[in-house]
Amino acid sequence: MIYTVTLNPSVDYIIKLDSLQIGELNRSTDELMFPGGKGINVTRVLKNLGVMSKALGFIGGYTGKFIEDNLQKEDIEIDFVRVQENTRINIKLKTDKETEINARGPSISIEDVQILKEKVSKLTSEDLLILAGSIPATMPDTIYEELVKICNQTRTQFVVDAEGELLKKVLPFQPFLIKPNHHELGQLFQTTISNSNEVIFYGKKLLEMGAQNVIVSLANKGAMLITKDVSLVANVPTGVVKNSVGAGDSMVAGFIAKFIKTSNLNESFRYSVATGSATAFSLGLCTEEQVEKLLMQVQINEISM
Ligand SMILES: Nc1ncnc2c1ncn2[C@@H]1O[C@H](COP(=O)(O)OP(=O)(O)OP(=O)(O)O)[C@@H](O)[C@H]1O
Ligand SMILES: O=P(O)(O)OC[C@@]1(O)O[C@H](CO)[C@@H](O)[C@@H]1O
Repeated sequence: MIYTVTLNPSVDYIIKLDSLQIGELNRSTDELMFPGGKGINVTRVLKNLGVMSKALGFIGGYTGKFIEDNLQKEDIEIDFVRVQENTRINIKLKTDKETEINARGPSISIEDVQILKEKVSKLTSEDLLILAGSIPATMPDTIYEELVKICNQTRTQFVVDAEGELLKKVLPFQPFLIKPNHHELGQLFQTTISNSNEVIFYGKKLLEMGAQNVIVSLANKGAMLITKDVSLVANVPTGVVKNSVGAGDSMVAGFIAKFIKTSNLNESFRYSVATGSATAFSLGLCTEEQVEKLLMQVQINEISM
């Protein structure tokens, strides 16, 4: 079974505006609300691609209820730990640009963390755990490390999509896949990534640090996959971007959905890019049909170095 962990889920409140005047009263032209948080997005896209997963993490209050209700309506299995405070609301402003305000998230008690750890400790080598997103501000940045230590003990493979120290700390435990975007990759090494040679150079450093496979997403410039055997680059299909929130999470879901069926890294990477772009070209998250339509446009090339 695939499990996703979202330690800091969100209600994503998408607000469309003709323009944003800072310091003025702005009136929206449209609003939408989605259950969000990176792990939850991965679960929802997996479901759209015909792969069941169970969503774990912390949720609370009426915002948490909104997420639970929506996931249940989509027939998604959930096993969240209920916390006292409300799940956060993240604001996504759509003008000619995308501006995001992500909230800090609720307080999580030591008891809540313990309950989650017990759930994770029941996984086995037959399972895959996907840890994705930020953690609530009150949590220690060792939490992912603590969870993947449990995975190592139970021989559960895991995937991590997180930033900075959260990501760095899990590398010695050999994640099957990590997916930084190029900004996050640069931040990890206090540098700015400006070309594919640099992506490969720093991607290989992440392999040396313990990752088994590294996808670096490059937004409208595509993505790269770096493994110990090969470095691949993918273009993006053409289309109109409607909402790129969740595009990175969709890549993770697309990769895993294909890999569990084929064990083929190349094909899984191609599918991953098509899935990311299909979400970028949708208002919410993509459907399988949208992914299949874009797949032919994604070309994979090997880079020899
Ligand atoms: N403008 C775009 N045109 C086509 N595809 C896009 C565009 N932006 C994103 N994508 C697709 O989505 C993938 C992930 O994008 P990006 O690098 O922005 O990830 P991210 O920063 O993790 O995203 P997010 O945090 O918003 O989920 C890209 O590799 C690409 O496949
Ligand atoms: O604050 P985090 O956890 O880094 O990111 C949270 C978030 O921006 O990521 C998802 C898109 O990837 C959204 O659903 C959600 O609002």
